[in-house]
Amino acid sequence: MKTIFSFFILLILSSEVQIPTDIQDQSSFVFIDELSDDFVYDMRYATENNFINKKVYDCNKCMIRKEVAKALIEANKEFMEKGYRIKFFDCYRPLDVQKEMWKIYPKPGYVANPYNGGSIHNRGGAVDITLVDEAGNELEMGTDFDFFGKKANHTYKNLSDNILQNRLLLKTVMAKHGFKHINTEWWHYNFNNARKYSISNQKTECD
Ligand SMILES: C[C@@H](N)C(=O)N[C@H](C)C(=O)O
Ligand SMILES: [Zn+2]
Repeated sequence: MKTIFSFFILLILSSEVQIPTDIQDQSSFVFIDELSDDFVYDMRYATENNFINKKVYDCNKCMIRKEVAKALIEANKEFMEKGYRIKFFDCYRPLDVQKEMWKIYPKPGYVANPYNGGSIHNRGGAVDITLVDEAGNELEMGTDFDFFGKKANHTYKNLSDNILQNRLLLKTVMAKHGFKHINTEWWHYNFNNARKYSISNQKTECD
């Protein structure tokens, strides 16, 4: 009798401490600067220097899923061994911001459709990045961030050897650490299997 009673008590206690999966999922976001000091930032959507010409983020920090942050830290270590660092243009992006972008530029490949699966940014699993050298200067990549045209495509080869090498370096090291490129944008990287994360619309608030 005593054993059955203990069993039920244990059952009640264990069900009480179970955290719902949607809350677990939302709590797996981190600010990457709390895990590493080694990144550089130009969070364009926290400024007016972006293709919507509007500041749409309150916070200029990179918020991302913890698993993705860890992979980025490892990738950055490898870049640092070569004398470079990752510079962030964008990380997690709320769904409402994706809708605003889509209103202005509804071209999948350059802006993901928020009404059809959304962007991996909305799930906290994608980053827009470039590389900087030890003096903080951006490596030449052939176009500015968010240049929506063929020249930003990985398959566009009418560029100097230096630019092609820089894009290849970014792509190769990112791939080694679990990130997939998309052809249309040299700066955009999706973490493997990041569709498993749910879409989020929370605002990123700095302290
Ligand atoms: C808007 C641009 N920076 C970008 O991230 N585009 C991809 C395709 C996206 O919206 O997921
Ligand atoms: Zn992107």
